Amino acid sequence: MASNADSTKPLQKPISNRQRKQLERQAERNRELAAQRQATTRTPFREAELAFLARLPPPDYSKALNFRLPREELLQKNPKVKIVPITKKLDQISPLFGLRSDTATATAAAAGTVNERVEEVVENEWDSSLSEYAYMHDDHPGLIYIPAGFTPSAQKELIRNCLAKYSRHPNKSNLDTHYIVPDEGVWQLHEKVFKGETTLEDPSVFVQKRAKVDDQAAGYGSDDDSDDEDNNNSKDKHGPPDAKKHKESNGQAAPAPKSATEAVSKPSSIRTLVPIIAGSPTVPDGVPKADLGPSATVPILPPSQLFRKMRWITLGYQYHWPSKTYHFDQNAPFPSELCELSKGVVEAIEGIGGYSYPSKDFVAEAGVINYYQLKDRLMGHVDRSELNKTAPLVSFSFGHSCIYLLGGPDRETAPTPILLQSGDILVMTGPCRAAFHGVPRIIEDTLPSYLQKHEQEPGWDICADYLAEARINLNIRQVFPPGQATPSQA
Ligand SMILES: O=C(O)CCC(=O)C(=O)O
Ligand SMILES: [Fe+2]
Repeated sequence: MASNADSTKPLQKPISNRQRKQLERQAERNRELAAQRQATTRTPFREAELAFLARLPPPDYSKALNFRLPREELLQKNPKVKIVPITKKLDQISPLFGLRSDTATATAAAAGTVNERVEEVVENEWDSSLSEYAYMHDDHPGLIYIPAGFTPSAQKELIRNCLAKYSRHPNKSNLDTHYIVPDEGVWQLHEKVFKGETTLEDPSVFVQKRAKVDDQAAGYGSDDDSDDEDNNNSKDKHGPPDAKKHKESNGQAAPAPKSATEAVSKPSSIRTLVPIIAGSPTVPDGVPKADLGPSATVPILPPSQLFRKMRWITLGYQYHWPSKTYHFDQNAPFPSELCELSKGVVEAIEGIGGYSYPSKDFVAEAGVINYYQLKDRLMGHVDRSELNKTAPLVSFSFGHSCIYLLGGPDRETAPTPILLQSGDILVMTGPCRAAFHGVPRIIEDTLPSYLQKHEQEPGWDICADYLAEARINLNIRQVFPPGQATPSQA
């Protein structure tokens, strides 16, 4: 021990300029070697992540597979893509996918927004015929993709639910670790302020933290709170915080690195919980981890900003992120509409792609809703906690588009970047269920205009404001082999 301490002491003898220069050159060479070593050990999956994470220069999104391209162009650019009609049309299975026997006009009417502008917008941005086909890829057996599976009005209904309904107790969210989230829900507090039913002068709209600043056990927070308030501000933890301070605190997650190099030298601190379930090298599989304690340094925020800190909620069997297992004794009622929709997707693709799962056996038992701000990302992982490894995982995307990297059984397989857009349905089944995947990039300026603010639909404004900087992903899994779970439908 002593010798270690001694070695950190400054050199007693002053060094000459020549020696200093030599040492500097040596240090520079060491840095170069370390960088080279790092570059050569990067896996193809990591390379692809870095390419899409980089801000400067911006990534080339045209390299991503876009299933919504006109069929000829799609097949010409991607000869490995296969297209087959789905087994049963979505609107014949459930009206919750939206009515598409209709034209764009009927869709707009269903949304209560019939007027020329909206008709035009819907017609340009949403093509109902796309969802009559399942798209596959030779390199990814078990991937089944249905573009534009939800009509604009059906998307809005689900988005509203993700924001207002599913984000509340008994479903758990990342916020529960650090905040005493009221059963009423953070979104509802935000709505009250938004509608002018109360103001930020009202202390009860500020959700309190679990840990006190002087709590010695605390201070082990989620590291996406790098814009946390300082301790001075936390002193006032029982009253509403200084409004000016909170205007300045933008409530955003830490920015993504500006370049691939920065991404390497400063690994993302965002959404660290997700790589943990994925069995990333930092948390080896099978090593149980303690629960994260509440952090005393998280900020107290107005509800609109606190809701932007929402990263995930879990549905059905609640997930224990540190140990990567489900709490079989914590089974929140699964929203019946999501049971219907996920089973409906399995029915729509039954018999397709060689890894078909009988829809009668499919039961939605667990789900995750991922709430992404524009600069968030989800690093590569495999979802392998479910006991039933053959049931498909059904995933719905809303809001901004993203780059979804779909790899193979390990990080050595170069992934295919897919442009995942609002209303698209992605199913992972067969070998694809065990494939590495991740979301390195949410793409700015890709919110469809039917999800933006429209004068004709003021009730949508609060959701449009949130979506202006967000993407929402809802994914649903069957945890048990058929017949083994306790039913939990709401
Ligand atoms: O956001 C997505 O599309 C993917 C989410 C995901 O992979 C997960 O929650 O495990
Ligand atoms: Fe996943």
